Amino acid sequence: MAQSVFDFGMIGLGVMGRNLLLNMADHGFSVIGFDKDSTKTGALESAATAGTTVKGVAELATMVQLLERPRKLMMLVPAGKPVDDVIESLIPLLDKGDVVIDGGNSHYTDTLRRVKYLREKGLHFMGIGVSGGEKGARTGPSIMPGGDKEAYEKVRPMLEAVSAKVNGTPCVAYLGKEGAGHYVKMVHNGIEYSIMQLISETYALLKKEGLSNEQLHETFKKWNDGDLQSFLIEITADIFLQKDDKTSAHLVDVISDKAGSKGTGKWTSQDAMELPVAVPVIDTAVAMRTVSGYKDERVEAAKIYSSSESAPALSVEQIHDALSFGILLSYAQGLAMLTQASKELEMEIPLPEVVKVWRGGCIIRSTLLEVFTRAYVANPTLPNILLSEEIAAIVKQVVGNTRAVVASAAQSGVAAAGIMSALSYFDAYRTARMPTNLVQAQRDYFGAHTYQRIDQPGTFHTVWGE
Ligand SMILES: NC(=O)C1=CN([C@@H]2O[C@H](COP(=O)(O)OP(=O)(O)OC[C@H]3O[C@@H](n4cnc5c(N)ncnc54)[C@H](OP(=O)(O)O)[C@@H]3O)[C@@H](O)[C@H]2O)C=CC1
Ligand SMILES: O=C(CO)[C@H](O)[C@H](O)COP(=O)(O)O
Repeated sequence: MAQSVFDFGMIGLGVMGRNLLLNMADHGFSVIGFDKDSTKTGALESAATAGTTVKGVAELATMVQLLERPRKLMMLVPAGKPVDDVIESLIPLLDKGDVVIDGGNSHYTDTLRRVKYLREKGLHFMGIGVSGGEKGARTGPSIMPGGDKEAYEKVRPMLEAVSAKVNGTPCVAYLGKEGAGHYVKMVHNGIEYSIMQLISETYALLKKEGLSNEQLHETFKKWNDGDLQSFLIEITADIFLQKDDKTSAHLVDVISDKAGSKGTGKWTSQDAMELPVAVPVIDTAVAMRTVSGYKDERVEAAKIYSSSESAPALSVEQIHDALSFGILLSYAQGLAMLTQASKELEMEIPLPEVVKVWRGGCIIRSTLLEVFTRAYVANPTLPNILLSEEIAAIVKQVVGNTRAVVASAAQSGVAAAGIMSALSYFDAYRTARMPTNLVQAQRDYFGAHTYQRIDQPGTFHTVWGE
């Protein structure tokens, strides 16, 4: 249907842009999309739900002309140079007061730069994290907006309409200043990497106990009906049943073990080091994807170090508990990072809102988010969710079996670096006096770096060994 003005414009009609735009149309907004690939603009209208107002155009200027003022438009193009290219092509076409949104996985420092650049030109720029993949974008993603509050109010009705809902509450909320939206999305992805790594370790441990793909499906399905209920556990259960249409084998068994990545997990680790804040389970997940790429070396090393170490058998329940523990620690580290970053980078990220927004639509949605929501409602400045009584009660229930799993994995030579890292972090975090007094002594010994004492204030240096 032809119409003179459209409510919202989308640049980039790939997996996310196309689906989010069609979702907007399904909610009664008139939408228009542009992509540099004309086959995608052509396909947009035919993919729309009957009766909705959707238009695809082959020229960016045409799209901009057809938008209601102040214009509201989003780009969902690959992060990096494509975002800058789109911004440069938009600037001469826009008017002061228009709202430009980057909904992709951009690095938050790029977003900070762009906010400043476009503010100088009288344009509102927002970095918004969107999670949920293809299906989530089409039916209800989790949306993490940050930056210009005035601009947020202009697009808020639209974002609330298209987002996932949990008990009627939209999974979108203003999450802080400047680059906060992309920061929260980056940490979301760090947690996503971490949970995926832990699930893959669990898969290795269950396989070692002899579970078939059908039994793995049943196990994850059962877990998803219990306290581990979450999107990633749910899709993992499905994956074990999927057959390969080329060989009729289980598809998971014919997929290469080299895992790819687009960088957001690495950014989380890098930024955590900068702050600094400790997120070792996320670091481990990033490192394990890198190790997965050493295929040829691993094949060689497997020949050199092949062994048949044995360890006591593990029960499915023990492995379940180790996964629960690891997942809790992944959220604990990611949320502690957001808490710290919010202060250090002055982003004013509301943690209670973050966990509410993550309850639905996103890749890391899980029933645990309800528990975290209660923890932050009780104490919005909680530095680490491990200090919440309700969470401590869960941790105490599963840590014993986690120790058994770590011991068995170490004895039998199954790589379970994520679970091991979670346990070591936990043991350090719950240690009132760590052995790092020795590190201080060593630093002072070789570098005169000084140290503090436990019995009196001040800074000290010793001429060691004399
Ligand atoms: N896929 C996912 O599950 C998720 C992705 N994201 C993020 O969303 C963003 C988009 O991802 P996704 O939709 O998967 O990517 P796709 O590659 O599927 O789509 C991107 C689209 O943008 C087009 N494009 C690139 N440059 C321009 C330009 N200058 N002008 C107009 N169109 C352009 C591309 O065209 P062409 O192909 O011709 O280059 C392509 O059609 C990324 O930042 C991604 O990290 C976020 C959450 C989930
Ligand atoms: O943002 C996402 C989900 O939340 C994307 O799917 C993301 O690109 C996945 O990251 P990677 O490709 O590095 O595994």
